[in-house]
Order: sequence, then structure tokens, then C-alpha cells
Amino acid sequence: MITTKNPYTQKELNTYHLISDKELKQKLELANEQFRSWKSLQIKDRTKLLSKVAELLVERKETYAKLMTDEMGKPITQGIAEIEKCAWVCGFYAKNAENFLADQLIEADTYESFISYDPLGVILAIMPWNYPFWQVMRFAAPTLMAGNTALLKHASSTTQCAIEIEKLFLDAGFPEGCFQTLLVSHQQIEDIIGNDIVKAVSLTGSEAAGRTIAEIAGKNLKKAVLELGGNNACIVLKDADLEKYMDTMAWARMQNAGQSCIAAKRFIVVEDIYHEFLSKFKTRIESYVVGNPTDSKTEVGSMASVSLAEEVEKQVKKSLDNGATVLYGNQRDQAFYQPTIIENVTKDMPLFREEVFGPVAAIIKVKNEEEAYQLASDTKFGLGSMVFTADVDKAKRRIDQIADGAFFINELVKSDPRLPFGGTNASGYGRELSKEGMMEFVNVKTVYIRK
Ligand SMILES: O=CCCC(=O)O
Repeated sequence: MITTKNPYTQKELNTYHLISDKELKQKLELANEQFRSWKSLQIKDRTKLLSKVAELLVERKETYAKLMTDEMGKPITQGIAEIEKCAWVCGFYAKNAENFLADQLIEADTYESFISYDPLGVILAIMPWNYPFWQVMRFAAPTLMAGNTALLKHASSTTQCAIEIEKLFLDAGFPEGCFQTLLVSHQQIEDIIGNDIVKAVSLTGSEAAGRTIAEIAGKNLKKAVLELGGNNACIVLKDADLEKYMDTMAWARMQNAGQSCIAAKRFIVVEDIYHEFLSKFKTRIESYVVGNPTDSKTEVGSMASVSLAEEVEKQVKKSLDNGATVLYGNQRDQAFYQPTIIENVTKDMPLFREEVFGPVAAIIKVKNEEEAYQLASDTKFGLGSMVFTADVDKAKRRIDQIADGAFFINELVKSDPRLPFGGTNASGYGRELSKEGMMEFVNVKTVYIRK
């Protein structure tokens, strides 16, 4: 049984029953059966359906945003923006899928040779609560367009979002079984991955979840794409344009109440600009409208649950016990955590070492640029890094030293349907979005013809 709760009001929302093993078997068989006809459909027909999904998303954006606000506390305006981004990713793959999937001729020592991109079959997605629509749609759009069918195990706290997403595909005209939401237990997930019908798994979630799913997938020789946690550094060099980029830097941490894998978690600031940065950063953080996520003026709402906020509180407390200091904020009321700035953070503290999934900016002062880059990469995670500097050419010379999946100069790390998205090391492997993301769940088949 799943019970959902509004994190801001603490009111219970709904209860749901998990499906039985027998129902699960039927759903898996339906997905497999549908795969046979779905993969044979002309790509043009598949893309028409995805364009319809994009249309419905735009039509229903207020309803879906309200649902996210209720289930996980996302401010309503950020929910609307999330749904618009979902429509964008659907439009992007509707436009580009045919081109991405076209046979690729490769000259070899024969009459004809080429690569053909075939779907794999039924793909399982395990998705988290922080971007309940976006993370599902960025998986589903390329995966379905490639001719696969999809199963979704969503975070239980966003169960109604999961149900609505299945309905969205059906309403757009996708045949039954193309996209199904599964309300299942952890034990059932293991059975699903082990089932011969399921060919691969995509997980967006924590490092711990990644290790578990990778182990199950590995044992069953199933491909996995893992998009896990991050501990992105935001490097601020002495020539950074603070006037121009302060909003971007602050938002890099506070978007979605800090609950983003790609948020700027560690601000590494060179001493020459430290005081100016901190004073401007504090002014910006103080100015955020916080509180009720249903209010269209709210910028930082509630976190997604009391336990998540308590976890952040513990990480902050341990860091304060070790010498860090509060510059601003650090009040918690149930699931609401005030935007917070913590100074004097050092390498040994949870605020430096661990992923902090809430609205807390850790500030680290360094002597120079060299030390800044060195500390930025001193993490087991590898989702992305960002640097703010006027000398873009110099920053570009650092590209090959950044072992992350992304390096953004004068911009916050963000996802974009046109660009690959994913991490290295403890942030996982594989890519989502762009052509690369679509290629994760296809059979890259060599065709070789003699005549
Ligand atoms: O938590 C992951 C970040 C989601 C995104 O912005 O694409």
C-alpha cells in the first residue's frame, strides 16, 4: 500500500494498492506483445503520437504542475516550466527521431555495409520524485520513438503523477501497453529486471539506488543507464562578473528547493573576490520569496518530505560541529527548509563530501584558481562543474581536466534535449537526451552485404 502526503500542508493525499504478481505478469506480457507491433510502425506514425503528447502537455500544464505541488512541494511556476520542458523534449524527438535512427552507411571491403538501429524491447524506468514529469519524459520520448515499449516504476511519493503520465500517453493515442505505470514493491522490481521480457533499465536516483540496480542488472546481464547523485562545484574566479551572473549562481543552488542532482552544491570562491561575492550572494538569497508552493510568487517552496529536510539538517549540524558557520538561514519547519548559506566549509565536512539535497549553499574560500579547480574535482561524483570568469579562453583550456559529464562556463549546469546529459564515477553512467540518449536503448546492428 502507498500513502501520499502533501509535504507543505502535511495532509494525506491518497492511498494506492500495489499490483499483485499476477497483474504484474499480465502487464509485462502486454508490454512485450505491444512491442512487436509498435516497433513495426512507421517512424512517422510514432512521431505523430509524440507530437500529440507535446500538445496535451501544453494544454494540461497547470493541472500537472498543481499535482507536483501537492505531491512534492514544487512551486507552481516551476511546475509549469517543468511541463513546458517536457513538451519541448517530446517536440525535439518528434522532429529528430527519424534522422537519429536512419541507417548509417559505413564503407568497408564489401558491396554494402551499414549500421541499423533497432529497438531492444521492453525497457524499465525507475524514476525519482524531484522532477516527477521531466525525468520520466526525457526517458520516455527517445525510448518510445526508437520503437521500444516502456514500464515506469516511479517514486511512491509521486504516484498520482505516475498514473497521469500513463494516461497522457493513452490520451495521445499511444496503443495500450506502449507505456505502463507499475505500482510495485522493491522485491517486485528485482523480479521485473530479472524477467526475460525486460531488456534494459534506466534509473535516475541516488548513488545507493544506483549500486543496487546496477547489481541486479549486472547479475541478469541487462543494460543499465544510471543517472545518480551529484556534488557539483561552482567555481567563482576573481574576474567573475558578479552583477551579470549572481542570479544564475544563486538559482544554481536554490532551484527546486535545492533538490536537484545538478545543483551547485559547493561554491568555491577565490579570496580576491570572496567578500564581494558573499555579500551579493547573501542579498540575492535573502530576497527569495519562500513558503507556500501554490502561490505563484513563491520561488523556494517546501522540500518533498520532513525526512528529507531532517537529513539536510543533520548534514548541516555535523558540519557546524566541525567548524562551519551559518551566514544566513538554517531554520527548518517540518518539510520547509529556509534557504541557507554556510561559510567556512572544509573538505572533511558532510557539506563538502556528501550530496546535500536541499537549499543549503556551502561556501569554500580558496587562495587561487589552481586550488579552486583542484577542490572542485575532489569528489567521488561526476555530474558537472561550472565556472564563472571573464576569461572564457582560459577556462576552455581546463576542459580536459574536468572528469565530469558536463562543464558549464558562465552558466549553471542544466539539461537540454539537444545536449547529452549524464555523469561519471559515483554519478553513474550512460547518457540521456540528444542523439546519444536515444542510442542507449537500441541495438547498434552491423549489416554487411556481399554481392
Ligand atoms: O535531478 C536532476 C536534474 C534534472 C534536470 O534538470 O534535468
